[in-house]
Amino acid sequence: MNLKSAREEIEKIDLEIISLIKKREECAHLIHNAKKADNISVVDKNQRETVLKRAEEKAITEGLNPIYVKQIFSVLIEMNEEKQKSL
Ligand SMILES: O=C(O)C(=O)C[C@]1(C(=O)O)C=C[C@@H](O)C=C1
Repeated sequence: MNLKSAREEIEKIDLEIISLIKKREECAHLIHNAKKADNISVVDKNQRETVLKRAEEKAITEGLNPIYVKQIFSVLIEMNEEKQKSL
């Protein structure tokens, strides 16, 4: 694979990642509604830890650097919390 087609492949993957981030953020609406009904706060430290631990374990299984993967997921969680707070 030459540089141009490798970059095209990366572009395709990047666009897929953005679609998945969008899909994840859309769950904020569902979670927000469920939490509102039960009067639960947006930030849930235990669930944060569960999500980060799951991401870390999967990263290790996949041979990825778990530190970077956890950083990515911290940002995704933050985005979701921001979204929920804005609803
Ligand atoms: O599971 C929840 O309660 C969510 O609100 C989702 C989510 C996440 O993005 O995974 C976001 C905020 C919470 O602090 C924990 C987890």
